[in-house]
Amino acid sequence: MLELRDVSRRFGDHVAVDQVSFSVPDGAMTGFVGGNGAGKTTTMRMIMGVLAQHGGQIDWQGRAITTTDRRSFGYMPEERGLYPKQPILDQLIYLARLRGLSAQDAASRSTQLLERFDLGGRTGDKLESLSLGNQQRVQIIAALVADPTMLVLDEPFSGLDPAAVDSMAALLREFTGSGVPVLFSSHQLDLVERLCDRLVILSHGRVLAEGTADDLRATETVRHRLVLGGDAGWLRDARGVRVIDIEGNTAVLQLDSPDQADAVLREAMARGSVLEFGPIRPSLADIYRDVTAATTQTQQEVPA
Ligand SMILES: Nc1ncnc2c1ncn2[C@@H]1O[C@H](COP(=O)(O)OP(=O)(O)OP(=O)(O)O)[C@@H](O)[C@H]1O
Repeated sequence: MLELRDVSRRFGDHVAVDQVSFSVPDGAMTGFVGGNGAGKTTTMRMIMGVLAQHGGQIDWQGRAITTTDRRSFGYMPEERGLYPKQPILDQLIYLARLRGLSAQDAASRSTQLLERFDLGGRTGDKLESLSLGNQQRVQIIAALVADPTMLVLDEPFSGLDPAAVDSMAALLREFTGSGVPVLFSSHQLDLVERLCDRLVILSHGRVLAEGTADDLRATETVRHRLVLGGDAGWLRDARGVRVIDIEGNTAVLQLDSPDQADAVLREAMARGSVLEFGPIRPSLADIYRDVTAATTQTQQEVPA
């Protein structure tokens, strides 16, 4: 397990990462989400030791992380690492050898991964001659090629088509299946929701929430959708009900208490037909919006 405790980083007067604490457990895919400039790349660079920390502690398997530990990690940096003008197979073999694989293992592992991602016919091609999506596949393969003990991937799925996302996700699952912790950043919340076991939400350099999507869902206020046979406008005056949205016969409601659901349903049925009534399962995008909106509001409320 990788664990960050109160990790901070400044650039001049600007605090880019502010006492960030979270963990990436063994065998789990952890999604790292946050808006532009939230501090994801800076945090990943500190995990990899590319940037120095200005505070806090990073532990790997229960003790302070070392350079040797970091060398065993697979890292896909934001700036990508491969040379545009070099043949792709040569680069992968070189990286795998650098990370301790024998010449034979480096060649067979690299070839195998390229074949798996439909690049078996392009092994001698320069990276720059590939489409952007295919270049992205090679960049991810470079992070995976040498049996990493942990994966740190900065936006690995951006620019991949849906089929490539699925095959890359399946490959990452093989790593988590054998106990490797995976941390990846993404702006694609639907993808994070589909692929991740856990997530960490970062905003303005701070962790706003951490846990499984269900953990985070449990902290959300439950909303209900009510679809009536007739107009839903009367709900605006109903007691114990906050109307989030009404359109014609459909309303999204926040109830003051769970008991209120029975009362609302009874009144709706007394007024006419009820086509649908039930709690709404918030998507990760809903949770993200609510968590970040709550913080923005708090920050605005704090006097300067
Ligand atoms: N080398 C640097 N010098 C000065 N400021 C920096 C540097 N690197 C990052 N920052 C600042 O630190 C903050 C966090 O940036 P970072 O790149 O970590 O965010 P991010 O969450 O990865 O954003 P994005 O999703 O846009 O890639 C930003 O305000 C950024 O401008």
